[in-house]
Amino acid sequence: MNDEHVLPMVDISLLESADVQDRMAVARQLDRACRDVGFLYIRGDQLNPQLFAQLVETAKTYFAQEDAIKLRSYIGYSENHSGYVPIGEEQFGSGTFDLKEAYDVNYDYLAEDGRRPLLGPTLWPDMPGFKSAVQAYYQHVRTIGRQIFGAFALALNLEEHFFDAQLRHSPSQLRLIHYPFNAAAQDASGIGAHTDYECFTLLFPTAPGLQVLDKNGAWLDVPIIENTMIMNIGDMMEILSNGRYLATKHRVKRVSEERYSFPLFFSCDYDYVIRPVVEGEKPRYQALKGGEHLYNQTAQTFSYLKKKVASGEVQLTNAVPLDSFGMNTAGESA
Ligand SMILES: O=C(O)CCC(=O)C(=O)O
Ligand SMILES: [Fe+2]
Repeated sequence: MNDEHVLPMVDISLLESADVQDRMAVARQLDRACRDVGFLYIRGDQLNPQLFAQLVETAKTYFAQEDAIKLRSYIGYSENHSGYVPIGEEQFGSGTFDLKEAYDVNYDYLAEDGRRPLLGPTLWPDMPGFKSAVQAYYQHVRTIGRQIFGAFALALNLEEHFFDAQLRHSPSQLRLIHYPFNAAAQDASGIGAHTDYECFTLLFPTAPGLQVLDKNGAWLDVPIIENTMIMNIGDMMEILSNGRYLATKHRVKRVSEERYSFPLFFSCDYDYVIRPVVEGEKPRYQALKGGEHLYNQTAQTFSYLKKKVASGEVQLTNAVPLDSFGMNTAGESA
């Protein structure tokens, strides 16, 4: 742990080294950070700041458009849960909603065979430059995500390419999120406390606002550090690692300035069954099908999907409550 920052900082540059000892050294640091906190900063020579800047400009231009234009690409019209998410669409628990709007992009799967509820052609908005900027960022960060999967394999004493066969068309989602600033808003949360559902998340925010629940149940502000990403463990890596790494709860409180953030949630292939993969340990988690878990959790929060479930158009199998993973710590409502 690096004492200069509130979260550990791991430099992943050497994941591109040809020497496995170098890659192993990064894997050890990653392992340590994920066991201690489950949230960390990532930096590395691989990160291309130009693609990050281009994504911010694209998001600003997109969200500045009128609602009627944005709603033409409403997520409820898509085949694979992609598109524009207006304020109020996502609802947690007792009817509360987050003060944010988003554009969700999924793996743009064009083949006819093998489509799943979260795997199909992405719904793109009719805005010049949007698709190319977003795809360039997606491919870039996806490449970094694959390197990190390799490091997790090493950290868990698996063959380095263990996850490769499960990452062919994974429905890893990129969200472009806009948190508008409203000085008059009382205490509207930007995004309520939750764990992410996938293996891990790489987040790029433009302003502070993110808070992480620490082991004592206190909310920790996560400052922005230039040219770094924030990484966290999700439900599926908690299972794969048999609880060695825990999905850490986080939230965004009412923002004090306009904010954009871009999480890319790394999942494995839709049909891959997620179960503890660590050798020689008694499994502490039940297996679940990755894509099914993602869809089930999504269908419990998006109002267009909730309506489909209520009308019987969509049936969920093996759904678990939203708060099934991560630490159960007192003081969460603080
Ligand atoms: O905007 C952020 O900083 C966090 C977003 C987040 O946690 C999420 O979308 O799951
Ligand atoms: Fe999250």
